[in-house]
Amino acid sequence: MIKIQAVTQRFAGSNGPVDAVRNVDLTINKGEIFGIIGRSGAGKSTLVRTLNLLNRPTSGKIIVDGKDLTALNAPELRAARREIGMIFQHFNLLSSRTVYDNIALPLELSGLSKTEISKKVTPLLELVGLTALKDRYPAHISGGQKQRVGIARALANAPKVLLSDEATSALDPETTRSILELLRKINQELGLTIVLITHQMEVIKMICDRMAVMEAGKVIESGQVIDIFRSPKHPVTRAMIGDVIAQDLPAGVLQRLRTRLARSDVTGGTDHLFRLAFTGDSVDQPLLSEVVRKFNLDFSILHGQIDEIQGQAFGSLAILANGSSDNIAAAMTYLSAQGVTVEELNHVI
Ligand SMILES: Nc1ncnc2c1ncn2[C@@H]1O[C@H](COP(=O)(O)OP(=O)(O)OP(=O)(O)O)[C@@H](O)[C@H]1O
Repeated sequence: MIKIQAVTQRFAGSNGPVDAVRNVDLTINKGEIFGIIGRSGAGKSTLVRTLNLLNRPTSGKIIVDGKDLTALNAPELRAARREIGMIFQHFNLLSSRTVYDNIALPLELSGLSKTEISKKVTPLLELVGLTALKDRYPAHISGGQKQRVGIARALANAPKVLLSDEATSALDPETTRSILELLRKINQELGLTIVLITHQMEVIKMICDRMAVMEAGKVIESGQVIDIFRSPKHPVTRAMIGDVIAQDLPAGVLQRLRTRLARSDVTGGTDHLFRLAFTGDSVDQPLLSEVVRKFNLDFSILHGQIDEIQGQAFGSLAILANGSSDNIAAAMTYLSAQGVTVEELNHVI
């Protein structure tokens, strides 16, 4: 559906040229939700804006539905852009227009009559759950409702692709969840391909099928979300997955842990913080009690969850293991051999 081929985006920065995106190759399949994650400044926004040529790449090709956008003339590009909707972190609604009129705007710009516009806007209002609020102005609706307007407006021209630039970053966790559920529903009901960028692993985990991780303008890792969560390869990816756990630990626990780990450095490191990821059969096995007995260890479970990622059971535990270094190492080797992904996490605390 979308092929990003050797795309580089160079900007003229104040201290010389900046390559915000460096030689990126990615393929995004029809009908999937593809997440691009990276820390601030990694180049995510720049890359996603090349997909509709809001940024024209310095070199490389953007192929959407078989058409190379970089080779189109202005009218062809306008037509191609109608197939690509976009939503933004700060919604970008017009404050002087009602909910209805904001959604109608792209259709007015396409020259449709009032009746034709109404035929399209009415079901969109229904789809995003805003029928009752259609005459309100943006100042009188919540952030989540504003994003629903943004989504309906992006869908007005019945695009094939939806680009989402940090669409949930300004929203609280519960509203984020409801917007992500709406995106999943749209993806399934309309068969829309969605490319979303985010700095939150939680967002990727909740709705993406495949993902790419960016750092310093490059894609450093990409693949199925479940595979990357099971065994992240790049240190940046590992740290970002570790961050999800660190952020979920209550502040008091985190503080005590930091003090304790700092002290154990001095006392020879008998405490080790690990992230254990269980998938498939390992989710159902009593592996933890087995290693505690076998290797004479103490485990404190600090955080844990069993989720489903792409329909597969996935368990993740943060544990503090206490015991002799040799026994801890042997226990972790044993767990790895049973299909558990083991990662030491002391560095993210
Ligand atoms: N128009 C521009 N001119 C010059 N430099 C730019 C421009 N746009 C982005 N950059 C630089 O390119 C790099 C990547 O920025 P980008 O906004 O794509 O990152 P990001 O991963 O989306 O980060 P964030 O989540 O903070 O927006 C940064 O160093 C940024 O300063």
